[in-house]
Amino acid sequence: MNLNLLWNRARPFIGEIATLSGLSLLSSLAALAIPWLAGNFLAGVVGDVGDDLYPTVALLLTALVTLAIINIVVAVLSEHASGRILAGLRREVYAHIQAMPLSFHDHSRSGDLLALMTYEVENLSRFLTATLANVPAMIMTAAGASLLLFLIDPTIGLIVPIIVPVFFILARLFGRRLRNASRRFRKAETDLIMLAESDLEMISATKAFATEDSFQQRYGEAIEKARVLAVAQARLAAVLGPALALAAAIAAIAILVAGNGQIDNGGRTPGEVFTFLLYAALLTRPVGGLAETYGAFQIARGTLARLENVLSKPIEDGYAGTVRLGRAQGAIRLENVKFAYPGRPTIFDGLNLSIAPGQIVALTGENGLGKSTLVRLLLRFYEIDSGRITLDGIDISDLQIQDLRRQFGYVPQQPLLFNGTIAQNIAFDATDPDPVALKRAIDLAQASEFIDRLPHGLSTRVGDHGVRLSGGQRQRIALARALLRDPPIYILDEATSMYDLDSEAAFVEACIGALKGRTVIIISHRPASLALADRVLDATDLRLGGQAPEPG
Ligand SMILES: Nc1ncnc2c1ncn2[C@@H]1O[C@H](COP(=O)(O)OP(=O)(O)OP(=O)(O)O)[C@@H](O)[C@H]1O
Repeated sequence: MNLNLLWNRARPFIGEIATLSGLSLLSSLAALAIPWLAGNFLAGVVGDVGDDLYPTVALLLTALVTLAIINIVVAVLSEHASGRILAGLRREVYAHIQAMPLSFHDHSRSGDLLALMTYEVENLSRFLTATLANVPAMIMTAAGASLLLFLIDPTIGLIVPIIVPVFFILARLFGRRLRNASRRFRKAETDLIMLAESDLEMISATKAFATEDSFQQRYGEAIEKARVLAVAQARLAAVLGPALALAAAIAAIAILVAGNGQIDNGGRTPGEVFTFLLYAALLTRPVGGLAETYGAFQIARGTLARLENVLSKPIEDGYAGTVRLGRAQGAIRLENVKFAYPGRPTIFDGLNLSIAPGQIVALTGENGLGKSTLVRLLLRFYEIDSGRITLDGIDISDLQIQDLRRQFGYVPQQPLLFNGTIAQNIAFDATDPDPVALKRAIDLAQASEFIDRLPHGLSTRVGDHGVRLSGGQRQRIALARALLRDPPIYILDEATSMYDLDSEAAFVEACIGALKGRTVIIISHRPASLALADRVLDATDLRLGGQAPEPG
């Protein structure tokens, strides 16, 4: 049940929550004292009782000031508590999403995850703040006002049995509809985020193909859909609270009419009836407020369910791998490996391959044969269906997964750059890399010439996905990133496919020394890169099963 999810995250803050509840209790006591004091005051004013008015006024003012102070403290404290619960939740969701396997990310919508991590979690925060601050006070005020009304006059206490069933009927009636409306609205909002994200990425294609109008129309339709659904949700949420407050107010009026009859026949003083009125009014507010909170809870439940759905999905089990590895020698073996992407045809059906430490192996072959898939399996991005992959004789499924991945300098087909400087993109997570190592990596990747020509050199910002660089320059940055780490194994997946021929030749020349003693897998079709290899494998052979040809 998703309330557990919230409770587990709230538990570390139990002290703050208890303080809040205590203060809420005080605030509701102050609120409950006010009608009684005001009734006495009025009785004094209209001359029901001949007492001195000053003590009552002093008490009334004290209660009002206390109430104001407590409400301010509660509002600030609840913001602190819910903010910290939320920050924890955000960190947890972020870490969990990062630790999920790539197969999860292949099938999830990034817009969905983004929406969950941003505006949905924020809505949840607002709900938490309102709930922590107000619900205990609302319940206590409603219960206290009902009890006091009942004590003053049991007939007036009848307001409670009238309101409670109305509350439940309305809540049931609205709850499910509100939840459905909120689900539809949220999906429309997520679609809007995803569409904006993908349209922004496609902007140059949009301009090149002059499709701005149709993209704007499509986005406009999505906006309209979200707007209509937002109104539908808001309408339901807007009706619930006031409808209940109205029901409670009508009940209060009925009681006042009855009270008025009692004044007429001398059973009640106007001061007492005034107190009734204030208690009845006091009762309508928390009842309406509770109904609104119930509505907000229905919306928050949807977010909680989606959070739970993500947080309950298993992370890659390799993070818990117990076998640790320092620096590997770089011996790789695949034994009878079978693999297919879920729901797709088999790619490897009994693949055997061994690569000795320090060997440079090139993989060639047609598109779609599984060359990139093979290296993704070495990095354990996907789990093999059967067989075994070992590194230095250790089954990679036993290795702590980050220890495994740190052995590789992986340059993927599409260089992945982020919107930062060239230096940050090369260093990646290594803060302040050794300048000598950095220069060496840049020189090897044949990147120094173009970097030197940039206006800010290494501090030049590259734009989203490195959009301000050429394709070949992006590849050089990605290659320098891998070379900086100087790992025992390199995987270069079409890493120089966009290099001009001279630069590629220079890279190959430079690599002969630099890659000595490193195990290297090069996926390439280009003769210059293939010339580096001790051994060239055709991917067609790997798919057949059996032993891939050993070096001659
Ligand atoms: N994440 C994925 N989910 C499902 N199928 C995939 C996934 N990635 C690749 N494939 C499929 O697996 C097959 C092998 O893809 P892979 O990228 O390994 O080929 P490749 O030999 O590297 O091709 P290329 O030379 O074009 O880079 C292709 O048919 C592709 O459609």
